Amino acid sequence: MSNFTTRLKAKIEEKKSFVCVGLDPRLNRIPEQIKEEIVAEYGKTKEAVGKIFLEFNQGIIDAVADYAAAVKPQIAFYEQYGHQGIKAYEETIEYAKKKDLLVIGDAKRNDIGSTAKAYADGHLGEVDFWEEAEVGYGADALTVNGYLGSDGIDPFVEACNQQGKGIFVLVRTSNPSAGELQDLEADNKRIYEVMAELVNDWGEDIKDEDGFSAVGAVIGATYPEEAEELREIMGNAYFLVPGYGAQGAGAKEVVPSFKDGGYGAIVNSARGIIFAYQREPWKDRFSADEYQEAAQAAVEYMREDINTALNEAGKLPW
Ligand SMILES: O=C(O)c1cc(=O)[nH]c(=O)n1[C@@H]1O[C@H](COP(=O)(O)O)[C@@H](O)[C@H]1O
Repeated sequence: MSNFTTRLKAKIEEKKSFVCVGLDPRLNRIPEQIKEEIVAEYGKTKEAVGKIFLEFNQGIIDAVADYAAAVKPQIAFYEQYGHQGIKAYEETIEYAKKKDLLVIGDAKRNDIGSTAKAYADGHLGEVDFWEEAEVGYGADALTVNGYLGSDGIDPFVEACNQQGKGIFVLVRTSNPSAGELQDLEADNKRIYEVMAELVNDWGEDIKDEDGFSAVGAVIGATYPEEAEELREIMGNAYFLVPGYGAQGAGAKEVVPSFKDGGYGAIVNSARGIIFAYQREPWKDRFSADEYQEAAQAAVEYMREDINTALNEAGKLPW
């Protein structure tokens, strides 16, 4: 199987899009017409929630597939509903792959090495199945927490190597409190800079033909100055950049995460796209029945917004 970054770049080129759509369903924001039909059949049960999530996600995937390179389901929204939610997570990944999208599983996993291996096998690789091995969730890439150090990361890097997968290590997160720990200094370096250097080390032996490593970094769009500095430190890492849209960042803020020749970053937005029908400026144009059209308008806008900003910065690769 080809490298994850080779596939990601090809997908970005094919769709002319650096957009990743976050599939983070919330029951109280899903259009009533989807819920009513399913509740009529399954009642107000967790089974119904799983089916509602899947149907909503399929609608979103159909609407955005031509305009996005990847989707990123965040597992927290699913696992809170137990196995019925997890089933929806699994089936969402399957459907997105069928629709030719790359899937970044957002689970921010890690643990001691031996346990991390179970996470890596389950999310990216193959799980022990008597004499056989069976593919787990089957995501193309996974978000991981690097806080446990190298032995916790090794199993994920192994999965990248053997299965052509990718990981995105949390380096500079998008949230308001990110700096509480990440800005602390050790040996005259900030913690996020130390993490960036570890990302380089972990990805050293797993690069594609353009030098991009399968070990990428999560860099919040809400911290463009840090992104610029981190782009310098991690010349070979792909950045997963959340924070566009609902968290307040715009296209200008994501530009520093890209390399000069373009590429090197993929930008995520969840609420701004999947719930566009409830948000400015789309909510006056689209009803709840038209949530797919609203998502499509929002993703098309985001794609153009980022491409325009990259073009102005001389970083659009086509
Ligand atoms: O790893 C992530 O994806 C992530 C890291 C980070 O620093 N900030 C961040 O917002 N995320 C995720 O990105 C998504 C952002 O969603 P919206 O704010 O709705 O666009 C959520 O799934 C978050 O869990």
